Amino acid sequence: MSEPYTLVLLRHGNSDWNQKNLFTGWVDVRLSDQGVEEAKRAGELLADAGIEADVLYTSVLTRAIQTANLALDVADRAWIPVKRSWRLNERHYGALQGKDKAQTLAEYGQEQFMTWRRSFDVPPPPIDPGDEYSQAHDPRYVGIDGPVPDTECLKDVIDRMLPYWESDITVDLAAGRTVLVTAHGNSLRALVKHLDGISDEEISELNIPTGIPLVYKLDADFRPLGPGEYLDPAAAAAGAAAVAAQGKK
Ligand SMILES: O=C(O)[C@@H](CO)OP(=O)(O)O
Repeated sequence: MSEPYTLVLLRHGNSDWNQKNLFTGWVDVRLSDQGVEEAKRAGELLADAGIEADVLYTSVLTRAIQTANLALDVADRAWIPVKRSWRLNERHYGALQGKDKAQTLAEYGQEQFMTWRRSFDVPPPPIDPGDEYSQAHDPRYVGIDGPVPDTECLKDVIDRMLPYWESDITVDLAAGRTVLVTAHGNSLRALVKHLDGISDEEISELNIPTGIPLVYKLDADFRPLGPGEYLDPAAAAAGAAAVAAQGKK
């Protein structure tokens, strides 16, 4: 099959720490009950749209893996090949991992809070390797090609995610496979920034809702033929607004 190629991006469903309003990053939390339902609904949306994923890419974080498994099971595609990479992980949130978003906002103020959350190139302070929420000693990262991050800004995420997009994901697309990428709010913001050519400033305004497939049609150069389309646009708009408002409640 030739182009247009089909790429589906899916942010994991609501997690236990999304529900508790905690900065998560690389901490390996699971889906909440709500997130499980969102993941199943994502599978229904894919099936209803007649989108049949041929290959799955996920991060190495459980909430993305659970989401993909639940969605593909509902869509009767649980059997497709899977490739996982730390390069699709959420942005490492440094010393903010495990911190309450509302408390952080109250303590540091709106400007600093939003700089840490949404600036393009200012990372939060690094996490101490001995911190209970550090990944310095997590066995899943032994042998990765590079140091385990102790913090990341969005620019850092792009720098580690894009080489994988180019070396692996686009190869499956070029072979005519419909690719499902199940990942995270900020790793998907990084990919959408690249696909849509969003500026470093404007990307701060973009939020990705949990659990709603976002479908792109791409040309032979892997450029979008039009805007990405959420399979449930009304729920996507509400979900993105809820992400934007995090910390304010
Ligand atoms: O905590 C996180 O890891 C992310 C995603 O849940 O949060 P934010 O939207 O604040 O970048």
